[in-house]
Amino acid sequence: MNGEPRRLAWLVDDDASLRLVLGDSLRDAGLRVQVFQDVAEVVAALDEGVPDLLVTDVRMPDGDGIELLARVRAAHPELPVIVMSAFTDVPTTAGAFRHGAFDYLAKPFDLDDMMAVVRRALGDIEPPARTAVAHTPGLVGDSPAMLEVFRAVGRLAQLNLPVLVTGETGTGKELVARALHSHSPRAAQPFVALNTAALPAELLESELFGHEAGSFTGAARRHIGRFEEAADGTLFLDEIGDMPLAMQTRLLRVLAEGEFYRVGGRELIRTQARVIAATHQDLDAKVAAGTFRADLLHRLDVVRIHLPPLRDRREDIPRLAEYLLARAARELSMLGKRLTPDAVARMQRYGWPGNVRQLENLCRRITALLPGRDVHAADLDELLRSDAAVAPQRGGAAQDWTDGLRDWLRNRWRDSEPGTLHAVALEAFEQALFDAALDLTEGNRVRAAEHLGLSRNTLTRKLGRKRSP
Ligand SMILES: Nc1ncnc2c1ncn2[C@@H]1O[C@H](COP(=O)(O)OP(=O)(O)OP(=O)(O)O)[C@@H](O)[C@H]1O
Repeated sequence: MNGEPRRLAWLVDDDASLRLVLGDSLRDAGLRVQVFQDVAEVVAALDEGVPDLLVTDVRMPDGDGIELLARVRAAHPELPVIVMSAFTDVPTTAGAFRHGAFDYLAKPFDLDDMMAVVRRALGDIEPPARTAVAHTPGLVGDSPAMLEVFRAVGRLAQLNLPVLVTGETGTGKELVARALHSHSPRAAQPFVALNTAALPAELLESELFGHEAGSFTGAARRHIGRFEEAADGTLFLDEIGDMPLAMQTRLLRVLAEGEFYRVGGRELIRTQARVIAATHQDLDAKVAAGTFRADLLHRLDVVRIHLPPLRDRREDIPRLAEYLLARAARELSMLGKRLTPDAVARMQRYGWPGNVRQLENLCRRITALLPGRDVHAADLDELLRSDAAVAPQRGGAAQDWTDGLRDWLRNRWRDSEPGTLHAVALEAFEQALFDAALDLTEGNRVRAAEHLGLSRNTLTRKLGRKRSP
C-alpha cells in the first residue's frame, strides 16, 4: 500500500448479506468502506462529508435510492453514483440514468462486473480480463466499442424514439433491438421482428399491415399484420435497406400518420409501435443512388447505434467464445469444451466475415464434433477451413480481407485529398504484400520476390522507394 489516503466508498443497501459481500470486494479493491442500511443514515452522513463513490440500492424501507441519487448529484455533481436494484423495470433504470447515475446494475450481478464498474467510476484503468456488463442481458462484450453500445442501449431504451441499428451481418443488431425493447417501458408489450428482405414485395405489404379476407387471390381469411401484432410494443424491421421503394413510401406514411388500413380493409388502425430498423447496408449511399427514400431514412435514423464487426473488437472474442461454447453445451446437452490459449489466439487472428453468428456456429460445431475436452488451434483450422468453403457471397477467405479494405476505404473517404485514394490504397496493399512475403521467407528477398512473381531488383527498388520516403 502506498502512502496515499485510501478512497472512501459508501455502500447503501437494506440487505445485510449484500453489504457484507460487496463491502468485502470493495475493501479488497483497496477502498475504505462505510455501510448504510437506509436513506436517512446517508442523508445524515452527508452533513459530515462526501465519499469518493456512492453505491446504492433503489428500494429501501425508508426511501428511494433514485431520490437519494438525485439529491446527492444536485449537491455533489462530481460524485459518481452506481445504482443497483433487483427492479429492472424501466422507470427505475431510466430514472437512474436521468438523474445522472454513473451506471446501473441489475441484481443479482456478478461481483466482477460490479468491480469493473467501480473501477471505471473511480477513473481507474480497467483490467483487460473479465469485465462483462451485466446490465444488458444476453449481450456479451468488454471492448470499448461494445461498452459504448451498452451505454447507448441503456439510455435509448427509455426514450420513445426510433433507432437505426447498423452493422454487418451477424454483429448482433437484432439482439440490440431486443435489449432496447426489454429495457423500455414497452417491455411487457410484444416485440415483433420482420426481415423485410426475406419476403417478396407482394407479400411484404400484407405481412406488415395485414389483409382482409378476399382482398387478393389466396387471402382466404383476415390476416393480422406485424404492425398490429406489435401493438404498443416494438416492431423490429431487419434489412430495411432491401425494402422496395413502394413499400418505403407506404411505411413512411404510416410512421408519419400513426395509422393505416389493412390491405383491402376499410377500418383505420392506429399504431403506437416503436420502430427499430436495422441494416448492414450504407443507407446514405442508397439515398444518393435513389434506391432509398431520404425522408424515410430521416424518420428512422433519429438515433443510430453502430455495431462494429467482430474483427475490429478482437478483445471481445475470448469471452464471447466462452459464453457461446457454454451455451452450445447446454443446448446440445454435451460436455462443455475448453479453449486452449493457442485456440483463443487463433480465433483472435481470424477475420470472422460472418461476425458473432459465425463464431456462434463454430462453437456449436466445436461442441458437437470435436472429441475430448480441450480445443486446440489445429482443430479450429479444420473447422474454419470448411467455413471458408461454405462462406456466402464473395467466397471464402477472400471475403475477409476485402471487407477490411472496404472498411479502410469508408474511413478514409471523407478525410482524404480528392484524387489520391487509389494511389494510397495501392501503396498500402503492396506494402502489405511485401511485408507478408518477407515475413514468410524470414527476410529473404530472393525467395520473397520469386513468390510474388517479381524480379529481385524490382522488389528491392520498390522496397527502397517505400522505406526511404
Ligand atoms: N454481443 C453479443 N453477445 C452474445 N451473443 C451475440 C452478441 N452479438 C451477437 N450475438 C449472437 O449472434 C447471433 C447473431 O446476432 P443477431 O441476429 O442479433 O445479428 P444481426 O446483426 O441482426 O444479423 P443479421 O444482419 O444477419 O440479421 C445471435 O444468435 C446472437 O444471439
